[in-house]
Amino acid sequence: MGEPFDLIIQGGTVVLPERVAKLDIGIRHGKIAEISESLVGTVSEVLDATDKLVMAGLIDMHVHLNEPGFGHWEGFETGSAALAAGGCTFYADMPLNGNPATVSTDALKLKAELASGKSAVDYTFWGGLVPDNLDALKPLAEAGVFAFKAFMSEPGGEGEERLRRADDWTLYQGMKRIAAFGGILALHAESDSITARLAEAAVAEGRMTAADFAASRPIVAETEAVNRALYFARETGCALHFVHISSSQAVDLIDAAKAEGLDVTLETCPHYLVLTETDMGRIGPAAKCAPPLRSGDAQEALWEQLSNGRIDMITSDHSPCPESLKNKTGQTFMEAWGGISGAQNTMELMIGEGHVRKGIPLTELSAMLSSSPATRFGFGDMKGRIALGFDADLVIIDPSNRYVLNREHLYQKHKHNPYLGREMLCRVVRTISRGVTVYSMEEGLKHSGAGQWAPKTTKRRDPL
Ligand SMILES: NC(=O)NC(NC(N)=O)C(=O)[O-]
Ligand SMILES: [Zn+2]
Ligand SMILES: [Zn+2]
Repeated sequence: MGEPFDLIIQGGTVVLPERVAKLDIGIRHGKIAEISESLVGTVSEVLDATDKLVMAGLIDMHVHLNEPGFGHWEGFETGSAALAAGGCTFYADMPLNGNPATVSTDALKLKAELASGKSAVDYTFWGGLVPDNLDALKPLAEAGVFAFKAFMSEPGGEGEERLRRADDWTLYQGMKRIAAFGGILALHAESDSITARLAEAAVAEGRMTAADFAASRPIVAETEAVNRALYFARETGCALHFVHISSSQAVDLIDAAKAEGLDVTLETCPHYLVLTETDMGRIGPAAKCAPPLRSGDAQEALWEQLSNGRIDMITSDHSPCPESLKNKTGQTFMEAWGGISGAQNTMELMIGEGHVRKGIPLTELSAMLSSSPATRFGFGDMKGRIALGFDADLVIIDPSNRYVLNREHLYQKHKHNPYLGREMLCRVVRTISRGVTVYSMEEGLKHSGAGQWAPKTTKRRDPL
């Protein structure tokens, strides 16, 4: 008889990287110790997962938890609680909208101190590329930032030390520097020139509705910015990652660049796949984000790209704010804060709409939700898949539990969200972080604060 297990998850439908099968998973010291059709052995706890899906926990590489400075918008404790309740076991915090933004090692240190002991699950930090911090990039990478992010359009936000837009010079020089130490630069790719001029004209003419907002950030603003960034990547050899891609046209450009041999990846978000421009008008500012939600046809084209394997990963882009910034009396759609507070909904939306409704294989969805982001960003030896020796970071989903989302379900600080009132087609019933249950549907959040800043385990050039 071998060493006892701490936990056996029994009889679940387990989503492995290559196949889905009814299996038992044995967990020991926070790691996946055995996977087999029928596990026997001494064990402290057995969890019955019959008729449930057992998947690698969501790896959400795009969330804004806003500390330091804007903890009243969202913080590590509440933000990570929402993530955990949605099946996420590892996340990457963006360099904005905290104040200071994560653009220096001092700011990183401050952020890390604030996160320590507060997060329900493991995490890591993005650094920012801004006009005046070229010399800080390498020190940031050495201090543990796993990759960098720059905005090609105005990020908005408040505070003197908020993140600033990167002009072309900064992008070009930043990519040279980042390429030199083998880093990755992520881009919010929308043309500032196009979006700023269109927004200015709309405001001047009093065109302030959701449809006007969408028209002020057209797909061409995205494709132009993607093209320009790819051009600099060719010149500099810098690896790129495009965040929240909203259009099939942008996916095509990035796909062509991959075929050409550029080291580039992209993500999209559930909101571009399950909500449209029309929903944005119906729901109001809770559904406002940049790039904006698109037409039904554009959305279908994005699903098509996803089915064809052209979407590398899915992220929430949880970009929270107090409700007052969404629905202040007299405030127009155009003036409301842009950002969707979807931290908790990624897994249920993608499994529900992608698998239950559209029949996309669970192995493919799991790659986009977990293994690809882990691999791309250097965590792929430890996280993101159900395999021997990996962290026991797991989510258990009940595919027959449909429910209507309401405010009481949400763990985030401010309970607004474009999915309230929507029927979810499956439900996260348990989230396990390094072998310990951090959330269960019956008991809610447990063991808050045990999440750790996880180090990279591989170099970034691992192929997806
Ligand atoms: N300042 C932000 O948080 N912006 C975010 N907001 C969105 N996507 O609407 C983002 O990621 O660009
Ligand atoms: Zn963005
Ligand atoms: Zn974002």
